[in-house]
Amino acid sequence: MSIVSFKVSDDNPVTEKTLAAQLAKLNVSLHPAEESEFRSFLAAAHETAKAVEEMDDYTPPTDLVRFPRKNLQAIMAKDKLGAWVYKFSLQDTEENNGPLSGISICVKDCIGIAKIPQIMGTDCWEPWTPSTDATVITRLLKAGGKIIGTSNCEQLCAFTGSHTSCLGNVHNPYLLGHSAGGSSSGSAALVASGQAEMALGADQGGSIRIPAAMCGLVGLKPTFGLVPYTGITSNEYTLDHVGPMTKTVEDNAKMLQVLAGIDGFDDRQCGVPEVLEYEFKEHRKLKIGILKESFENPFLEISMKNKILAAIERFKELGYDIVEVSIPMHTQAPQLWSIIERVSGLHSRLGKASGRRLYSDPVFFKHTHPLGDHFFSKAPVNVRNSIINGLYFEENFPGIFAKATNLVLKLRAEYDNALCKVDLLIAPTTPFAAPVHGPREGSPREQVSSTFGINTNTCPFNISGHPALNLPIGFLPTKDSLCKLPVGMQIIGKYFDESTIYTAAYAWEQKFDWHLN
Ligand SMILES: NC(=O)c1ccccc1
Repeated sequence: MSIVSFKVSDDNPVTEKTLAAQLAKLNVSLHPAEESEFRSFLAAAHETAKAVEEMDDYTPPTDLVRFPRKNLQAIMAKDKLGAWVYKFSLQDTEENNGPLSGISICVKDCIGIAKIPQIMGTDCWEPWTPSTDATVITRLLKAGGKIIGTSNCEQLCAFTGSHTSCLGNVHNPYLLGHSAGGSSSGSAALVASGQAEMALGADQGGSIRIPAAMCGLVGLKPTFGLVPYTGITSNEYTLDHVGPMTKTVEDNAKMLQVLAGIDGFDDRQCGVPEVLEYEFKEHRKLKIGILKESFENPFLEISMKNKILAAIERFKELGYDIVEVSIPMHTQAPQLWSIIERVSGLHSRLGKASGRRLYSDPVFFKHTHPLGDHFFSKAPVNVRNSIINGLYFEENFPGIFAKATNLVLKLRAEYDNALCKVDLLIAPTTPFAAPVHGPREGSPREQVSSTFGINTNTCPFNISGHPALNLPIGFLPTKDSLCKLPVGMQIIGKYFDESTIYTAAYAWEQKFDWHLN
């Protein structure tokens, strides 16, 4: 047994009552004759925990000399889109002619930047301030990028609309009062409105691709693990992805080139190739598969369907082959995603996610847990519902998480098989263009109904892990037809084959100006 020492300090708080309290949680008991020694084991365990708490933490290296925070002025900014959190200017102090030299970048407000308070769209707890930079921040700075601020995001990164941040609604730059898409809502609005040249987003169910689609951006959810999640607040370990949001395909590839690769701190990166080069200008003739089931999605509006099918047709003008590919299991993927997002996501929300070899900040856990009614009463409808569902799944369906995870492996194999026959798959990103913001007041259903069905074609690739990119393809008129809003298509590739996605996206983008479509 792993008792390190039975020596306990004078202030050791473990009593018979402490032991009894642990047993009561499971509604179990010990034989009375065993209690005294179990109490002494628990007292020793307390000393072990205290010893670990007193050790210095081991964190990703954050270079505060080369990228100093001493004189960093971070100012809370309020613009008419509601897209900023803090504005500041952080860049390399050494001469830097890197690939992103001088490029302005905003960062979703769940991505750690040392000394910059992280709000993550929530007032469920006070803002928390990381002491380290996420790996992606260090990489952008080393590449010469100029980080100009953090961008507002949906509360706890958990919504596909853009009306749940405690800082206010994020408006679509093409039409105020309409959603920018979520949860990387501010990142999309800032790039689309020209206030930043590039953005980082994060995506657990569509949160890069959906706002990219609704704001007319190129947004990539990279292959699972390709870009380290180190230093970014996790929603759920196997759904977490971070990636670039840009105006053009070329910029997207440029940014990914800087972000990708193993950092040694994230167990999600197993299998990431050592050499990563994002090619996209070659003129290969590709074979494109229209993912049949994604176009039979009951939420998909007919105008969106026709718009995307017409955009795919245009690949023929590039000499590409187009075929239809059926993957029946695609329709079950959102159900599998829901189990994983709610069961494993619950443990993450409760601060109990464990069993992974990766960095997370104990200061954050101390700051935000345990979750109580002060949290629950302020959390938005979707977050409260997800917690209730997760508890219910776990209690009433033992093994459901294991089964969903097994089926995710099958799902991945089905997409992999299809991607042996075609180079790329194409699906709608969203089923309709940006809706009007939902209300913050009103019944729970009223608050969330504008987003029903939005992520049904994006979340499958969070569980499967395949890279998926939104490419803007044109506009659709709003319901009153007085305005038009951007729409996009989703291009899905083989694991770690972002290059082929970029090749097709770049060829399409260069041949057809989506702004005119
Ligand atoms: N963060 C996400 O991508 C997300 C999307 C939809 C629902 C919940 C989370």
